[in-house]
Amino acid sequence: MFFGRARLGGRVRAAVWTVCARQRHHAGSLRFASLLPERKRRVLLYPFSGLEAHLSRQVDQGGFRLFQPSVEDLGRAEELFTPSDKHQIVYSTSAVRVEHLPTLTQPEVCFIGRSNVGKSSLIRALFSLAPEVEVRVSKTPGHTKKLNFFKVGKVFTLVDMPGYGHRAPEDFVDIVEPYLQERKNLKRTFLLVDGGVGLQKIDLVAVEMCEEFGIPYALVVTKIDRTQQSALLSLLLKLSDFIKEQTKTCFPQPFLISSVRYSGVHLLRCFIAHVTGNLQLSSTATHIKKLPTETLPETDLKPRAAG
Ligand SMILES: Nc1nc2c(ncn2[C@@H]2O[C@H](COP(=O)(O)OP(=O)(O)OP(=O)(O)O)[C@@H](O)[C@H]2O)c(=O)[nH]1
Ligand SMILES: [Mg+2]
Repeated sequence: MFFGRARLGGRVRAAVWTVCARQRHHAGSLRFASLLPERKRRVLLYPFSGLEAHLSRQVDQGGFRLFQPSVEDLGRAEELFTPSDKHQIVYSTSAVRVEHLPTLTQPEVCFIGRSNVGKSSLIRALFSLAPEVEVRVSKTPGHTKKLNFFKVGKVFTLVDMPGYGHRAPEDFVDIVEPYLQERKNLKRTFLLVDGGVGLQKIDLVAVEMCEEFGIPYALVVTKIDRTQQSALLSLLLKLSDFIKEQTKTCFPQPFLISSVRYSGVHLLRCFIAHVTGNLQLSSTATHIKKLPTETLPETDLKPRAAG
């Protein structure tokens, strides 16, 4: 049916691959977003805006817009996620034991969560502008077995982690706990929660661990393309209350993500660029009130003009 794949000449095949790679590249870019109608674009870039109309006015919505950079800021962050000869985005190394952890000085962020929650898919979506970087994802839980380090030029590193829970690697605790507790250049941990099921008991163990270590972390709700808006809204409200009442070092605003549709991916790129000290925001709505100052990069502390 596919005009006999075996009969495609090498050149034709190469052209097809290039077009496919470009399309993937395109779908996660701001340029692609700019082609969408206004409302769709807004929801893609700022997923909370798709939910806010359903929220009662009595609910304080400020907490969901703490980090709401301008489109220009999103563009500046996108540049960091766009490879060039001088700014290469590459898989760097993997580690299964503490002694294999690479010594890197550039700021780092990592992604933790239950197996199958979508950690690798999220990293792949963040890197959609660098389609040659291979990040493996799978339907089978427990696919990622090592800590995988991806370098973004000389500016920061993203670390994909094995999942906890079902089919977690045996030595998970031996490497993940010391990594989170001792990694000096770790600027933020993203704890992913499946939008369809919300916080599970095992996620609470992970939250407790982050709190005990006093590390700055943020919750990311994944697979929002599969979750009904009403369910998503109620999860968001629950998470917001949970963060307020039960955490100290969690960023107050949960991020909403669909890695297949790229919703929220631009925003997360911008947050990563910001927390790793690579982007001074020109916009106004970023205040990080509740984290203890010692856990924050300097850029988070600078007061910004209201507007
Ligand atoms: N619909 C939808 N599916 C997703 C999304 N993110 C991930 N998935 C699917 O969820 C499954 C697991 O994704 P992975 O990214 O491999 O999950 P992981 O957290 O890295 O899993 P482990 O490496 O096993 O811990 C795959 O089938 C993905 O296609 C999303 O945003 N939307
Ligand atoms: Mg994985």
